[in-house]
Amino acid sequence: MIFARGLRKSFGDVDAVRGVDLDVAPGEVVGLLGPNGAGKTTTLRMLTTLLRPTSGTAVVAGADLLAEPALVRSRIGYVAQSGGTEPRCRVLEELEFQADLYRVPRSRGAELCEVFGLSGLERRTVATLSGGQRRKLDIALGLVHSPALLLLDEPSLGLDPASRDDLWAHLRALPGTTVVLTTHYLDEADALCDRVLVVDHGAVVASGTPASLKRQLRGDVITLEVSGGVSLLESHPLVHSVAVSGSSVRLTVADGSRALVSLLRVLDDAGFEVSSVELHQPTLDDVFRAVTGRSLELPGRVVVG
Ligand SMILES: Nc1ncnc2c1ncn2[C@@H]1O[C@H](COP(=O)(O)OP(=O)(O)OP(=O)(O)O)[C@@H](O)[C@H]1O
Repeated sequence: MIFARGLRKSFGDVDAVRGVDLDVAPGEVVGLLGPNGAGKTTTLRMLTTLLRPTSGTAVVAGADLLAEPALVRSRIGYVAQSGGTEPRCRVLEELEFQADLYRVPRSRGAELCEVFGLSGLERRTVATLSGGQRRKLDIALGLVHSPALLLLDEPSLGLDPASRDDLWAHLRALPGTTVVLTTHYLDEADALCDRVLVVDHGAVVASGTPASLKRQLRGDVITLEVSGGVSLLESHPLVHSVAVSGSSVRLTVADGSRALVSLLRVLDDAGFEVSSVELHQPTLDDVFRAVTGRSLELPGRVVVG
């Protein structure tokens, strides 16, 4: 569905995207995961023809991005971060207007209201919808012409947890739609994506299924609140890496429970006080830390080791 090679985009001296390769198979849900400014939106806007790449090539939904931009646009749906709804318009009117634009039957509007749980809200103006309802309308608008490929920029940005869960359930239920989405939410990538490309500073720094990315880390993660002893932890044979933030120390270790017992003993023997302990399986944030040295959840942490 997407075959992109060496996509680059520079804005003056800002290299927003530095040579991204992307392959997406029909039916896949692929996520571009990265912090603000990583180049996710720019990548998506290039794939939608809204931005011309500085260099690189791509075939999107069977059409050449540079030679056949109109054909690409007719075959994709794009939902921008800010959406594209008119606050004074009514829900069903918006959908029917979009149907007219794409010359599909107006009944598609009511059908999509049903699919996205917007039934009963057809006569409401967009301005009166909740954030979650508006986002579902944004996405329904992107699907009016039944595109082969749906590109979503930060689908659940700013939504409360219940609205996000509801939106995710609707996205997961879309049958057979190929989706490329951007997100800086780890749980969103984990919940929705078959495959994740971790993007940082305009480049893909890791990719794979959420499970395989987490498996690559080998072992477990231990978080300790401790009064000191970081150098002891760094030199411990079962410890792969150590990240320190104030009194909180996060370790990736070979064998969680064995390492934990041994580490607590080492710290105790040296007189350091441990006030809290947490042992867990690696998350996508741990993957992000391992490849970039920073956290997506708590930017600014430093990783040592
Ligand atoms: N039109 C533009 N002119 C100049 N610089 C731009 C422009 N658009 C994006 N950039 C820069 O390119 C880089 C990548 O931005 P982009 O919006 O693609 O990141 P992102 O990963 O989508 O982040 P966010 O989640 O905050 O949107 C940033 O440094 C941004 O400031």
